[in-house]
This record gives sequence, C-alpha cells and structure tokens, in this order.
Amino acid sequence: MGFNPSRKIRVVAKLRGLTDKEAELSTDLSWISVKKPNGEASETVTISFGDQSASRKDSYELDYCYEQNEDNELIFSREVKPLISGVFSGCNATVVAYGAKNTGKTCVIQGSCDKPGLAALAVNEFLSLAELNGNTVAISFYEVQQDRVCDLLDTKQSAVFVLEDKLGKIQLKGLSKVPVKSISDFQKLCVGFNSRKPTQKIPSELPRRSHKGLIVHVSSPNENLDTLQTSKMNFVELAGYEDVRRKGNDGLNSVEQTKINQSIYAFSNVLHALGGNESHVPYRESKLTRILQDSLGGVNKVLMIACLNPLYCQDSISMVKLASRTCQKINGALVESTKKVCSLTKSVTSLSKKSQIPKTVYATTKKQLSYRVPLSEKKANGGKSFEGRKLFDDASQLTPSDKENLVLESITSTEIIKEEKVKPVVVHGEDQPEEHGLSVHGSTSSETIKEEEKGKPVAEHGEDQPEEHSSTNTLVKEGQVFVRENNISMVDQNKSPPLSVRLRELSNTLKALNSGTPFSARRIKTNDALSRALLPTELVEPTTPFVEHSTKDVKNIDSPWQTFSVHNSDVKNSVVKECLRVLNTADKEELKKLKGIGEKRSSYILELRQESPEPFKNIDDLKDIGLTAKQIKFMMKQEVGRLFD
Ligand SMILES: Nc1ncnc2c1ncn2[C@@H]1O[C@H](COP(=O)(O)OP(=O)(O)OP(=O)(O)O)[C@@H](O)[C@H]1O
Repeated sequence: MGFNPSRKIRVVAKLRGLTDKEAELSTDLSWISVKKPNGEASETVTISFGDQSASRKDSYELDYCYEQNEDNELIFSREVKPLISGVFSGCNATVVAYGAKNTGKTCVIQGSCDKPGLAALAVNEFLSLAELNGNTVAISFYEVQQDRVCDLLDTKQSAVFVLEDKLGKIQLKGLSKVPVKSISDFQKLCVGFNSRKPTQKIPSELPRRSHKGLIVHVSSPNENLDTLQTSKMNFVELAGYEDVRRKGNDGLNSVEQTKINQSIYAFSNVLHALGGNESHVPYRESKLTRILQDSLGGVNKVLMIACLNPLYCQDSISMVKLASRTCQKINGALVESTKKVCSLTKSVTSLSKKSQIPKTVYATTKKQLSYRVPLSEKKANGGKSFEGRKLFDDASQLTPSDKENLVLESITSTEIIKEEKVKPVVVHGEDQPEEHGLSVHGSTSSETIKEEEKGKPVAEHGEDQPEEHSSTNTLVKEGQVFVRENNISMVDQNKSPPLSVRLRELSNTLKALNSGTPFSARRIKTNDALSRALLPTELVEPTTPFVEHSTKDVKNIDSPWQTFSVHNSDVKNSVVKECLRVLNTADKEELKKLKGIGEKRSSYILELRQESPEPFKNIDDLKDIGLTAKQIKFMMKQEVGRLFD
C-alpha cells in the first residue's frame, strides 16, 4: 500500500464525494465500481464504468483507488508523506491531480475551507521536519495559461521564463520564492493560489482556465561544499479535461480547451516515456513538462491522482484510460496491450465456467500500447490524430506507411537539435540567473539554451495571422532524411543570397525538371540546396560541396514516384531550413515578407535574436513566436507556393 520504494511513478484514482445537491438528486450510484482484490493491500485495482447490469463494461487497472468516503488525510499519509522524507534527502517529488472538470482536483490539492488539501498537509509536515533538521522552506506559486507561465505571488511579474542550467536544473526566472515559517504564513500566501485576479499583464482574452502549481523548496546546508542544497516538491492541479468534440462546454473556447487537453496528453506522454525507460522523453511538448522536467525523471518520484466524478461523466473514462495506460507502462506488464477490459460479462462468466478462462480478458485490445497519445486531439472523423503535429503534407494522398512517416512525432525537435552544433549562449541583462552559460541538457542534450518565454506575443491579428486555405501543392513527404538533410549546410551563412533569389533558383530548377528536356541534354548549374535536392546527382554541376542521397534512400526505388517522394522530402527540409535562416538573419522588413510575420512578431524575433544569436533551430521553435502548428504549416506551404509564382 502506498509508494513502493522501487517505483518512481504511482498512479491512483480518487473518487470525489457527492455534493449535497448531487446526493439529493442522484439515485443511481452504480456507474463506477472498484475492485480491490486484496482490499487496502491491493497492488492493483480495477475501475469499471457502466451500469452493473449492463452487458458491456469498460474496466481499467490502476495502482489504487481512493473512494468517496476516503479523505485527503488518508491520501496524504499513505501516498504523500512517504515522498517528503525523500525530498529531505535530495530527491524531488511531484504530486499531480488531473481529471475532467468538476471532479474534485482543487479539493484534493488545495483543499477547501474546512478540509486542508494535500499541499497544505505537506507544507505542515515540511515545516515540522525542517524545524527538527535546521532546513528552510520556501514556496512558489505559478500558473500556466496557454504555455505562458505567470507568478501567482507577484502579479507584477510579466512572465516567468523556463531555463535550464548546466546541471540540468530548471530555473524559473522571474518566479518568486517566499520563505515560509508557519502554516499560517502559507495560508496567507495561498489566497493567491486560489483566486488569481486577472492582472493588467494578462490580456483579458486569455483563457480563464489554467494549470496551477505550487513548489515547496527545501534547503539544507551542504556541509562539504558550504553551499545550500535545495530540493523541491511540486503540487500541480491540471486544468480540467473536456472532450472538445462534444458541444456545450460551458463557454470555454474549443481552441483553448484543446490546448489544455494537449498539455494533459503531453504530461502523460512524458510519464509514459519515463515509465518505459525510453531514450527520448518529450519534455518540450509542453511548458508544464519543461517546468517539472528536473522533478520527473531519475530518482525523483511522481504521484498521479486521477480525479473522478462519482456520477456519469464520459470524460472521466478518458482520464482513467490515460492513467491506466501510464500505469501499465510503468508496471512493465502487458506491454503490448491496453488495460482496457472490454468484457461481455455474461459470456465471460459462462466461458470461464466452461473452460477456466480467467474473467479478465486483455486479449481483445492487444494492440496499440506503444503509441503515444497524440498532442492534438483525435478527430472524430477517423482518428487522424496527429493533425497538429503534421507539417505541410496531405495524408490523403499517401500510402499507410507514408502516413506513419508523416507524423511529426518522427522528427522531434530533439532529433533535429542533436545534429546541430552546440553554441555558447550569452544571456544578456542584469537580472540574469546566477549561473552564467546556461545550457540545456536532458532530452535535448546539445541544445543551446534559450529563454523559453520572453513575453511572446500570444495572439496577433491582422496580417500576422496566416489565412487558411488548402490549395497549396503538396510537395513533401515527411521522411527519415530530415535530420540528415538538416545537418547538411549548403548555405554560406554569410554570403548566401536572399530567400527570394534562392526560391527563384529553385523555381527555375523545378521548371527545368518539368520541361521534359532529357536531363542528359543539359547540365543544370545551381548553388541552391533545394535545387540540388531535386536533381539527380550525376546531372548537377556542383558549385559547392554536395552530399548525395544515401544508398539507403535511393536503393530499391523502382518507380519514378518513389524517387519523387524521396526528393520531395529534401525539398521540404530545405524550405524549412531556408525559412529558419531567414528568421535568424533577416531584417525586420524582410521578416515581414514571411506569411504570418507582422509588426509584432518581427519585433519579437529581433528581441529573441538579441538574446541568442540563432533562436530558431528547428521548425518547432516557431511556436515560440506564438505560431500554432497549423500556422507554421501554412507558412511553409506559402513559401513552397511562391516557387511557382
Ligand atoms: N470529497 C468531496 N465531497 C463532496 N463534495 C466535493 C468533494 N470534493 C469536491 N467536492 C465538490 O465538488 C465540486 C467540484 O470540486 P472542485 O472544484 O475541487 O473540482 P475541480 O475538478 O477542481 O473543478 P474544475 O475542473 O472546475 O476546476 C465542488 O462543488 C466541491 O465542493
């Protein structure tokens, strides 16, 4: 029962109690049932949704489930308290409550007037132990709204920047850290946690919902080094999940809700990767996972609490499914299957009587456990779930195997960054963090440090917003050569011609290719990487060093379309590379020629370049200037489209 010392992540559920009103109105409480094979000592429990009498029930396994009558004190003593001693020995810990809306997340983490939440109970414990051991305790409160991090203790701060120092520790620049000596100190500060008022700094059009976090910092003197050793415990209350496909989601704009859902999935993906000991952990998929990065892997412990509505709530099933998936990965059991038990209870019962087949049947859903939950919500019309991560492709025209390659997941920023040179970065300004030469480690080991948020424009209007239309030609296929190509610099950074010239050159090359003139009849001279990429290598008269397609790329290609496809991926990579180069080098007026870059964004880009000489290293970095995946895709399409102007 509780945290097994060998486990790093534990996933439990908490069934919310009924409110007075619900208790009055509700008669049927049999929607959720929990099976605990060994009572409180159960190592796993099964949560089933559906009327007991229904023939079909959805069941999922988690580490444990706290029932309606079990309160925060119990959860604290069994689940949270054991983590606190670890924090005093230098390990970080994180407690996360997540679930659908109205499932009691706030009551679990923050508590209510009469019942303290897990955070207050923990701070109390920290203070008692700190007094005994001579440690100091401080706290920080923050919220994450649409990837913008704000300080809840000092609302004058415009934004909090997420940095990572050379030791891999996350530095939250601009976040207050207030010493706490008593629980009443803490309670006074908590007012901000509960009721943040919109400040002048946060535009009113931003969503009301946010993820909220409390960090309890514990410092102890490090005798050997004469310095302070600090570790921390995070409490996070994720904003409520809601399936955006359903209508009537109480006024929250579906784009905002989708963003919330994405960050919940991103969190789950990180735990999934950690639980499966995967080499790449996608911390960069969301701001929250970046903030928590140094508290999630390694020796650190994570407690996930899936909060459930006791009454019918479809979104609760989705959340338990997510929790179960994480749990399953961590437990290492049934790696190839989901925890979902789709059992026809009656037939299973009779079958098990006849042939001793266990009642729990997993085989029905043995399939997709190795997949990641997509960042974008699955579309109702066929589950093409990676829309937000795709670039300028058109999946409808591709084969199933092509579609797999098209998922942007396959060209994660890490993969690209790994190939790039590490550059020292200078952080300017007098209020820079104490540690100079900050560098990013962890999943993106060779990445250059950057300030992740520098008051980035959240929403821009007018010419900054790319228009949406779908007429652009599909020229590209996502592919395995992206990383390699990205690493091949055929552009002289100092002297290469403007983008327009290069695009023109590429356009000419394409025209030549399409003209029907036999290649052997002419040799095409070009300096342009894209043009080179399009041409069979033996026909190009190289004027700069040129890297051919690897044999792997062209081997076994027996159709012109396959060859075209390989070349297309080069074109795409080159267009991306060119755009990044423009973003890193062009002046303001030139920047504004890019679709989606207007006055505000171009100024912001110039600001970013003051801080880091090359702020745009991969396509995902465009999100730092407030562009969505869709807008980035549109920008690229436009640049490709210009080739044919
Ligand atoms: N254990 C409990 N017993 C009875 N009522 C509860 C319990 N926990 C929470 N509630 C009630 O349920 C409602 C929702 O609780 P809470 O605000 O904590 O949910 P939430 O998941 O944080 O909601 P949101 O997603 O809107 O932020 C509140 O009215 C709260 O008083």
